[in-house]
Amino acid sequence: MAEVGVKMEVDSDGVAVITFSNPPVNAFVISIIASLKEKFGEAMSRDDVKAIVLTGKHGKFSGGYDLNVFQKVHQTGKLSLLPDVSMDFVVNTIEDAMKPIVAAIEGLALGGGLEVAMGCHARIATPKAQLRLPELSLGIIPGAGGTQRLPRLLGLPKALDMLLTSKPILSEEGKRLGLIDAIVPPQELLKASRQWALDIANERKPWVRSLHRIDKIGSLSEAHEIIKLARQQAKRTSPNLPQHQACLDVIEEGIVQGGYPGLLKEKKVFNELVVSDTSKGLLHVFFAQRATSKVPNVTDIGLKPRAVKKVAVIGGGLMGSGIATSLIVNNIYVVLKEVNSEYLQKGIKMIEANVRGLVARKKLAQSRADKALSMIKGVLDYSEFKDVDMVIEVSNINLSNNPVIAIGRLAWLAVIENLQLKQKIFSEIEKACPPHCILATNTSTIDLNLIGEKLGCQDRLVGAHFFSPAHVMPLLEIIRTKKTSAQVVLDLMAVGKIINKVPVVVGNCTGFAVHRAFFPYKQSAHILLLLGVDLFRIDRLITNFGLPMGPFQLEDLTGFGVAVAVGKEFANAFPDRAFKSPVTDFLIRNGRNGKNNGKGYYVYEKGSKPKPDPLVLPIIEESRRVANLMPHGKPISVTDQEIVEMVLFPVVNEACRVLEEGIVVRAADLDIASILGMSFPSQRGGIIFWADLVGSKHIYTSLKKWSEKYGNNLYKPSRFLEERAMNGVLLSAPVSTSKTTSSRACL
Ligand SMILES: C[C@H](O)CC(=O)SCCNC(=O)CCNC(=O)[C@H](O)C(C)(C)COP(=O)(O)OP(=O)(O)OC[C@H]1O[C@@H](n2cnc3c(N)ncnc32)[C@H](O)[C@@H]1OP(=O)(O)O
Repeated sequence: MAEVGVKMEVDSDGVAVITFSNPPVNAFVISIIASLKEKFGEAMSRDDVKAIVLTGKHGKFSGGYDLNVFQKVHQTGKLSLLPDVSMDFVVNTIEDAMKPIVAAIEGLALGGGLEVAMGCHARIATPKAQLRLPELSLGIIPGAGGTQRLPRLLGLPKALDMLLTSKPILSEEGKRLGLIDAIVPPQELLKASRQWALDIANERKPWVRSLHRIDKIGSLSEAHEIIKLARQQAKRTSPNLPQHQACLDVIEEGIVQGGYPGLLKEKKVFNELVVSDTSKGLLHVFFAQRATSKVPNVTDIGLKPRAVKKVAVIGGGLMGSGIATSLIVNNIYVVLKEVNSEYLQKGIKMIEANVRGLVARKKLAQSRADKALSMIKGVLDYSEFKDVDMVIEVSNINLSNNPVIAIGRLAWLAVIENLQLKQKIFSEIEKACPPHCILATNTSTIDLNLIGEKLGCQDRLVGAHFFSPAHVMPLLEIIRTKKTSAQVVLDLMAVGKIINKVPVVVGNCTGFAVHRAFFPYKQSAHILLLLGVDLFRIDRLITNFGLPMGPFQLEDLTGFGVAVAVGKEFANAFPDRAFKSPVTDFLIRNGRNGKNNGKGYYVYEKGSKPKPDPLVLPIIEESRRVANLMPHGKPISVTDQEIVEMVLFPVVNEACRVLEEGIVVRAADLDIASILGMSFPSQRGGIIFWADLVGSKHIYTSLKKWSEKYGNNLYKPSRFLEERAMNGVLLSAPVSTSKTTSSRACL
């Protein structure tokens, strides 16, 4: 068979096996569906065919609709590019066929793939085949009958769980629940499926049309109650995602009115959601995340990643222990080095606690936890470094006694790092480690070129910027200097993937990609506050926008001491535009340090949610008097939308500089880094994708207006933004290399 296409083979037993192929995942496109219909038509009309088996090639059933076509729909708005599968194919051609059809599922059946299989009269699968309806994670709902058939096959509670969480189940669970009829080894799949199809034809097995089933739905009142509870939960867990409530509406329609009306409503809602901004954002994230693993001159020059089996981590504080945890739970031996046995014991204890936490949250089996803990060795000198493949230096805490602050999912590691100390450590480890060893630093601020100044082998030096807590947060910024070798970058990317991180390769500058782009986030919120806007309103609006918390609650979580230290770093690196707010100093002077001491902008009491603290308001008033930003001493009047824009457009502006300076390989990398590092809402597609949806012209004119009105350089549009806005070019369009510059901060 041609790589892409459909073939049919009829054997003497009277079974036609129809196989479709569209690598890499046998995705459905118009031409495949048309060929499938043609083959089904032929099978129905042939007297020698009694039954049919439908299967996919290359060890996979199907990954669903072709997502590249969705992208074209987003670009053109043309829904006609998508195949019409639901009624015409799944109902008319398959489910209502005059001969039985059995789906033979190997490997995976996802989205439209599983929906087509559910239209068949039985499903036989190989062990551990992945079954999933991931549509909601793409901002849409299933569009080929999944909202109707899954509840009829599994019952409402499990079907809702699968649909609303987009989580897969394996064929074993599918068999237990009734989605799969039998599980057989791959080599027996076709034989068993043929036999099953013949058995249906000969009435030895039931001929089941899923859409007609009602036995698992329960009474109408029970169904209403289950859907009502699911609605409430979805409101809590996915407040900004329209597809969840829409999916429940469609399921309810099918239960109240019947399967066919349910399918009609499903199609209507699917067509509406496919062109929504949420779907555009989430689909962009799907492709952008995969694109991060393609780095020009690293992944396309024929290099192979070398095995990294043993890693030394220098520093067992919060960050070092998190990194060590990530490595050992993924089968990489770790040597943890500390300066004395007290710190070492603390580090090991933290690792044990991390591992226990993973077990408690069911992220790790107990047996794997025991194995992981046997893969760590604590040391006080470099003697064990002689055979390590990589060193990760995380020496901020215990060696230099500087603070490291973890702020949960929105991580900002702020340390006043010690350059001389790091230079000394790297000189020592260069001698102690084998010549192939990768020398990585987890610095969050110091220029890598300075750290490596005294190294003989600067090509082996690389930044491995984890986000705290490192065993939980998915982003790994890999920082390369002009001297870092492609092999070292590739090796670290491979390690990142092994430990379940998303590695994003970036250039060397203060804050690297994520913290650099987001440094104006807090500062612009402070300007608004000093202009007279209520801080709790700002936080509420940013949360409504989709970030897990607003800038002031984030500052509470980071701690004010850290906020001051970070502010200084950026003020030094970008003195032309960094804004120094007096608010944090005033708060510190008033005995407030954020969540650390229970008193920030909010009050923190054990067991209850943070509450806005009215006692902070006089301190804010005092800061406003000192800053004197309010025009004529009166608070400005701004709309909700303008508040969100005044906080986020300066971030877009800085992100433009990150793009212009070539700190990221492509704009989409910054989108992924913003989502995974700063929890920018994924449904908005990341900072640059969102900015392009908003429009660079609007962002540029708004920033220009504010910079003139309020005289603040943080709002002054960057040259890159201005050029793109003036020329109508998307911010995400590639940067021509000739234009890439190096700023003072980036080397
Ligand atoms: C009407 C219907 O309800 C609508 C639908 O069917 S919507 C589509 C639903 N299907 C999906 O969402 C499946 C999405 N895909 C996945 O989850 C994963 O890619 C997978 C589990 C299939 C494979 O994962 P993994 O082995 O880690 O490989 P991964 O890198 O993700 O994918 C391999 C390649 O297949 C491509 N691919 C995966 N699914 C695809 C799809 N549905 N369409 C087009 N390409 C797809 C990826 O883009 C990637 O391409 P690349 O090598 O050029 O980057």
